[in-house]
This record gives sequence, C-alpha cells and structure tokens, in this order.
Amino acid sequence: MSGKVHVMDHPLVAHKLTILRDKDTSVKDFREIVSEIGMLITYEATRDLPLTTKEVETPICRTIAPTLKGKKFAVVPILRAGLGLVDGVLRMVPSARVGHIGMFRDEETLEPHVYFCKMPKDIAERDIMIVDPMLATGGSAEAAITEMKKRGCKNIKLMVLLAAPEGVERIQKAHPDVDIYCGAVDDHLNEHGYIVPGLGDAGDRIFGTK
Ligand SMILES: O=P(O)(O)OC[C@H]1O[C@H](OP(=O)(O)OP(=O)(O)O)[C@H](O)[C@@H]1O
Ligand SMILES: O=c1cc[nH]c(=O)[nH]1
Ligand SMILES: [Mg+2]
Repeated sequence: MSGKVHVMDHPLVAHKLTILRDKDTSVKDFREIVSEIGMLITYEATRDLPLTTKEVETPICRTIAPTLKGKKFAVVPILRAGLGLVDGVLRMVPSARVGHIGMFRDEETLEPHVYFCKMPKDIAERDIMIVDPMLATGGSAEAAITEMKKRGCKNIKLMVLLAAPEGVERIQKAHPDVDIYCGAVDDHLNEHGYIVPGLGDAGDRIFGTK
C-alpha cells in the first residue's frame, strides 16, 4: 500500500500559495509566507501526536488536562530551500531537534547528490518531518528519505508546499511507508524539471539569489 497524500484543503493555505506563485511577490513576503504555510501544514501533520494527561490547577479548580506525550520529534530541511520551512515547524513544535541534509541536483540528469548531512545523535529514535518547498521529480526527497532510513529512522513524513504528480508517484513507489503533506498538487513538470504552474525556483525566491 502506498503512503497517503494529505493535500491541505484550507482557504488560508490556498490564498497564501497564490501569493507565493505571483512572480512579483517580494523576497521578504515570499519568505514570511513560506514560514506561515509551514506552520499551517505542521498543524495538520501533527494530528496524530500522542497525548497523555496531567493535573493542573486553574484559577478555578484542579483538573486533569491533555498534554503532549513527550514524543521525540525532528525536522529535517533539505538544503537549501527547506530551511524556509523550519521556522514554521519550530513555532508549532518548539522542542523539535533540527537535522540538515544538503542536496544538489545534477543539472543534466536532475538526479540528486547528498553533499552534507548533520543529524542529532538520537535521530533513529525520533519521528522525522523532512521539509522542502518543492517536490518536483521527487529525486531529492526520495534520496533524503533513503538517507534517513540508513540512519535507522522509521517514522518519516514529508512536508512540501507544492508537489508535481510525478514526484508524488515516485515517493509513493520508493517509500510507500511515508505520508506526504502538501499545500497543493500542481499540473505537471516542464522539460526543465520545474513544477507547472508552480512558483519558480523556491530557493532563489526565499534567499533572493536571482
Ligand atoms: O524533486 P526534485 O526534482 O529533486 O526537485 C526538487 C528540489 O529542487 C529544489 O532544490 P534545488 O535543487 O533547486 O536546490 P536549492 O534548494 O539550493 O535551491 C527544491 O527545493 C527541491 O529540493
Ligand atoms: O519548480 C521547481 C522544481 C524544482 N525546484 C524548484 O525550486 N522549483
Ligand atoms: Mg533551487
């Protein structure tokens, strides 16, 4: 059975994605909105976090109230564009650890290569959220998931802003145990491996490198 694709069905996400798609959106606004959508997708992607209870004293009385069970969680951005989503995740889950995975794509073949990987020591015991704004051919995300599995990680989710159907299919085939959380699934990839209609090069737009 393949992993589920959770497409955010929410007017706020849809509205913010449209601002990101607009080529005239400034670097400052682009970066802020990437982070905001990161926060909104985290809200959905953490629905299954286990709860326990604890006793608290409100100004009125003592009560038993829900609290997170202290599960270990890590967010793993794919460098560089994935960095844009880290802040949004951390605002929702401040205790999360952060592992970094650096990936570049061969411009001819579009195949990814890992050039950097620095993880928390206990990464194998943590629930992992790999984050990257774009799932295009799926090569980068597939390789990042493989890298995390090599390090013993078992419970892995993938968060992206936009996905191409080709990328979704690739992840579902290569890693059927991984659910994808995304803002929208777009129409197709063009001959350069860009998502159509998409939002262009996410890394360049977050960091203003073009
Ligand atoms: O699904 P794929 O076909 O692998 O493409 C998606 C990858 O491309 C972009 O990164 P890019 O390689 O442009 O690097 P950057 O983050 O440094 O801009 C994007 O952030 C993904 O990591
Ligand atoms: O559309 C795309 C595809 C890959 N990487 C991007 O940044 N944008
Ligand atoms: Mg890029």
